[in-house]
Amino acid sequence: MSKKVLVAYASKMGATAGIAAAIGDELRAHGHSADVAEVTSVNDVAPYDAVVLGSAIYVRRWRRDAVRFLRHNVAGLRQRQVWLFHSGPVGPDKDEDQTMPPAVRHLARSIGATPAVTFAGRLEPATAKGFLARRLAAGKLAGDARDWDKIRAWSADVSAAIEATQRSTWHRPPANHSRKRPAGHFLG
Ligand SMILES: Cc1cc2nc3c(=O)[nH]c(=O)nc-3n(C[C@H](O)[C@H](O)[C@H](O)COP(=O)(O)O)c2cc1C
Repeated sequence: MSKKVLVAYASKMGATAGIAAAIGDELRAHGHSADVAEVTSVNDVAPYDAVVLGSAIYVRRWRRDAVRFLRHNVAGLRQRQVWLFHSGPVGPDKDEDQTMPPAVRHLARSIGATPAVTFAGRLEPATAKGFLARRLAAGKLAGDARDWDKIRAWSADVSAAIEATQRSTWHRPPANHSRKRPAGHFLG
């Protein structure tokens, strides 16, 4: 059965926005109705059966707007299926799963959402914003590492779960969460 899905995202340089658009396309291809919107433009999750939320990662953190969105909508999100993703790793670490920042992990648990899936990101001179980003985009991290097959496959899984009206759940007990360090390039 067709469901109404919100794909909300927080992006600084456009890469996560592109991933959100691809997720929206895939959900529509599976017969759902999907609104793709920047988190700051979403006032209410009430019209939606399910929510996909994604943020870019900067220095191991989610974008502030995405965290704020989670915090402000805990009650509404608790009642719906919620799927999280974050986008970041580029260069040699592009396939490294990134851990959820503690604040996001805490909020995800209170909502009952599965841990965020990691999608590789993009860092290119043409889209880089800010001195540091431009500098990093001129080095070995440069490139568009977004894996569209992985993004589409994940979206298809989300679509199937939404169709089955299956609520996402937190799989891992907090004590067992991965302590793996994220891409070291950004941490000095
Ligand atoms: C200053 C800076 C810090 C970053 N920190 C991280 C990080 O901690 N972890 C990570 O996986 N990616 C990190 N990245 C890579 C970005 O997350 C990646 O470029 C992402 O695709 C940007 O998304 P956006 O275009 O939606 O803003 C960093 C990039 C910059 C420029």
